[in-house]
Amino acid sequence: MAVIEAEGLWKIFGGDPERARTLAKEGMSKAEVKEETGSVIAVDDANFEVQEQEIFVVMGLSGSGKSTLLRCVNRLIEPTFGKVHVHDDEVTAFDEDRLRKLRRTKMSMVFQNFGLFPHRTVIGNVEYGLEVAGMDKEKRRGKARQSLELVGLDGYEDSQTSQLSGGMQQRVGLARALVNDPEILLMDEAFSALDPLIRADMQNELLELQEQWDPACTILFITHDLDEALKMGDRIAIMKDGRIAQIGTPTEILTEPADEYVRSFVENVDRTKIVPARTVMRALGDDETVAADGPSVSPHTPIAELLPALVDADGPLAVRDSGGTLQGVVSQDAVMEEVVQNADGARRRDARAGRTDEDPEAAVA
Ligand SMILES: Nc1ncnc2c1ncn2[C@@H]1O[C@H](COP(=O)(O)OP(=O)(O)OP(=O)(O)O)[C@@H](O)[C@H]1O
Repeated sequence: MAVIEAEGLWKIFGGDPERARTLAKEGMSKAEVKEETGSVIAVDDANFEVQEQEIFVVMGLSGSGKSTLLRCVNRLIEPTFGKVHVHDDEVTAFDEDRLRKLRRTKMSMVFQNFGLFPHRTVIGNVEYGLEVAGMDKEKRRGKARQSLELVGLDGYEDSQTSQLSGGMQQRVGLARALVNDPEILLMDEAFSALDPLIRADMQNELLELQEQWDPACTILFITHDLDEALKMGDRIAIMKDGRIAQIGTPTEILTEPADEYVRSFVENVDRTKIVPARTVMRALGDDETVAADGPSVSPHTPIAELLPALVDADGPLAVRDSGGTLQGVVSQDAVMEEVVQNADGARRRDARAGRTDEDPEAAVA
């Protein structure tokens, strides 16, 4: 069942929204509509569903409408047209009270620039929402400590947030978002400001957290970075000029781009470095076994990194989550198929660019 559903969602800033929508529906571009009406179409008829416990990524270039779309879901920005449902509730019909309750209890948000109070300690930041909601001190401190532990910040309760590194500040932001056990996490470029190594750590930790949470959060994750989208997303929506160009799994986006725009985005991706083990994983067969102490990989390990482990594993390779539970196995065949498909893709790209293996000119060029 869908946790979030957006139906015919539009956000049009300024000018004459009714007319802007009509013109956009008639096929006018965003720039032409702005010229004609003075309206900026930030979100253009978005329709999507986010399933329970899914990480749904919205990816697009700067200005494509990602942040506006995310903020229309919790109505930090008021949609101009359309509906948002969370389960059976129509959020777009909520009054202020219900909206506040939704944001406090069900839906948390993590921002790119952390949004922390500099004069509060780490724990003071994390417990803030609970304090405002009137929870007594002992209880909220307990919950804040648990949340800090979850993001690996136990021991930092009394530090000043301004003294922490960017990565640690973002952990505080995440702990604050998780403190009230939200069902839904909205993450707006949450890792984009971090150094690449810290960023990769945070991505891995979020994926692990998502595995271990019980019940896991449903996550709407915004990024402008394709690699991050492919790594994090169960499904990805690609946005261009306010419109969703395609929604699909990472594999679908890579192998069946819906149009030239998506194709141009994914063209140069080395999919073996991005597509994770879980996409080629299968269930263990009735007549197969894997040793409990044998080699194993995480469901998030990119396919290219499976090859050495597969050589060691004398048969199918175990895929275990961070708690050690067997999720499935990958076999050499499945991995080789991916590698071959990737090589085929590269060959097609080269052919389009006028280079082929058979072309002697190209060989010496
Ligand atoms: N308050 C506003 N008034 C007018 N136009 C706006 C406003 N907020 C956003 N826009 C416009 O709406 C479009 C979408 O902006 P949005 O910030 O959602 O894009 P984005 O994909 O999140 O980009 P970025 O990653 O740069 O934030 C852009 O054309 C932007 O200029």
